[in-house]
Amino acid sequence: MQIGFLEIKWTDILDISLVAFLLYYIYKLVRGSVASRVFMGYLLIYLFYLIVKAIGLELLTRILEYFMGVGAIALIVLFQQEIRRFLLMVGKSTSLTNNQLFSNLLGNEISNEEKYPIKMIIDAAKTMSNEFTGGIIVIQKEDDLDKFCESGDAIDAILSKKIILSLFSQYSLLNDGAIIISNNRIKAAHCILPVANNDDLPSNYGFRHRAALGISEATDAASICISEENGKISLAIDGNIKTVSATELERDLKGYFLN
Ligand SMILES: Nc1ncnc2c1ncn2[C@@H]1O[C@H](COP(=O)(O)OP(=O)(O)OP(=O)(O)O)[C@@H](O)[C@H]1O
Repeated sequence: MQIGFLEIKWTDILDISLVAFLLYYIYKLVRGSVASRVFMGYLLIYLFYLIVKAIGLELLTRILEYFMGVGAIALIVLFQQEIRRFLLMVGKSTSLTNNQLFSNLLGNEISNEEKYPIKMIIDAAKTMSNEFTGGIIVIQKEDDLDKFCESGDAIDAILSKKIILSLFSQYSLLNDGAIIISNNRIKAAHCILPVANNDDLPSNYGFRHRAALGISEATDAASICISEENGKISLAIDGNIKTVSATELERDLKGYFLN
């Protein structure tokens, strides 16, 4: 295709579309975090570098080239969580074990409804919310959460609403921290989660909410946070946390685990 003096091949269109797609996903991953400002800063320096290079300021071009070379390594360190989430997202969409056909072939016949007893968890969260009982319920998806289970006390009990409520009751010795649910079992309680250091969170989000967000940033687990202060339920998935009603909680959890 010829537009004026420009000759455009189909590979150019593919190239531009893929870069736009990639930039969109990078934006989605870093949106709202401190990393987004770092990303914008780096992008601006890169644009400045292109201008300086086009004008022909050699010394400044060299300095900026050197700065960006070192900056690229610094970016990998700064963006390690975002890079991890991006790779996870790519891995998730191509994961053979997520495919029903392969799951059956591998003899893994447990259905998602059995693996993720969402209704029971929502019932427990609703009761906790009504009684202003604070807590974090982490639901494991694909990622290994052993490291976080080990920070607490091993339970390994069949999941039930009563056990969740007992663990978070004010008389329980394990009511501090999070419980971790995996494969229809409560794996551990009293667990310490990584705390998110996102600047843009609402002021009423304290450490409990930051811990719920932190685990969703570090892994693909979903975490439900029930506020002791106001009884509100928040849900953190893929590094985003929001306050939800019971209906929204059910819709989002089903969408994330059952579809
Ligand atoms: N890193 C962590 N991992 C797991 N749980 C944590 C962590 N940090 C704090 N918590 C839990 O959060 C509780 C403190 O909650 P805090 O009041 O600071 O948070 P909040 O988000 O304001 O919650 P709430 O709305 O319930 O008051 C602690 O008692 C503990 O149970």
